[in-house]
Amino acid sequence: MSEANDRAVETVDEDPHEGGFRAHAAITTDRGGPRYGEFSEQVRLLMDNARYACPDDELVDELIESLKALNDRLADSRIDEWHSPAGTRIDLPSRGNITLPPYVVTEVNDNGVVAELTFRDFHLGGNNAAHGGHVAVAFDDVGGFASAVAIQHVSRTAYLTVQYRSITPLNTPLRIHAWADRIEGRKVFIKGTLYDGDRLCAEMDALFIKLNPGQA
Ligand SMILES: CCCCCCCCCCCCCC(=O)SCCNC(=O)CCNC(=O)[C@H](O)C(C)(C)COP(=O)(O)OP(=O)(O)OC[C@H]1O[C@@H](n2cnc3c(N)ncnc32)[C@H](O)[C@@H]1OP(=O)(O)O
Repeated sequence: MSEANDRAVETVDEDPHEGGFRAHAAITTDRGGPRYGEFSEQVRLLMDNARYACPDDELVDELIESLKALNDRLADSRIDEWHSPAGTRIDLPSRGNITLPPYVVTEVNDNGVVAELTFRDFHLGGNNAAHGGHVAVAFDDVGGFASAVAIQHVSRTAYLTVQYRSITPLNTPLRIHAWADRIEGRKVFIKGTLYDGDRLCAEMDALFIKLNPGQA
């Protein structure tokens, strides 16, 4: 870790943490500036290319130096999770969070949350198909979103099971849907589906628990 990375542990705390995902964390469309989406896309492209690259020794040396310089520049602008654009930019795919498979929400209503989601090269599991763990990540986030919509509050995943019904392709727009099947007290039972056209790729069955005030 560089000096800049060490400095990044400092946090901004004018917004005291009351537990959970900090329900009042500011969502934004301008943090990181108008080109933040392009920046995220370049990061994803970097991961895509890294996943498939077979660089020779000379190129590896060159890339390490370039990436070190880039990381030093980036680390200088690190901030705490509540104020970083990644995860709060609601105008960008997956709220600007580059660790999630990019998805764009197309419907939010009483039937839950529907989004168009595309697994990228860097989500490769094998033989041009998405890694099952990434499918679960997608369900967890869209499922958490559907839970938030259903109870208008933050919740955490207690369990999440995925039935992998058929291969999930990369670089193909898929339809992901998550909805609250039933709510019992703090328990929000979420179901979900992932389709490639008419073909069912995977199904989710999950339980989210509404967090109590102050609960982490
Ligand atoms: C426009 C912008 C929109 C933004 C949208 C943002 C979306 C973001 C989306 C991000 C999404 C990302 C989301 C993530 O990735 S969240 C990260 C992954 N999840 C975790 O780390 C959670 C870890 N676990 C815990 O913190 C606790 O165990 C929780 C909070 C889950 C419950 O501990 P708590 O002490 O609070 O509750 P309780 O133990 O009294 O249980 C309460 C009830 O629940 C029942 N129970 C509990 N566990 C299980 C189980 N495993 N199976 C079956 N039942 C279970 C239990 O029997 C009881 O039932 P009953 O006796 O009352 O009947």
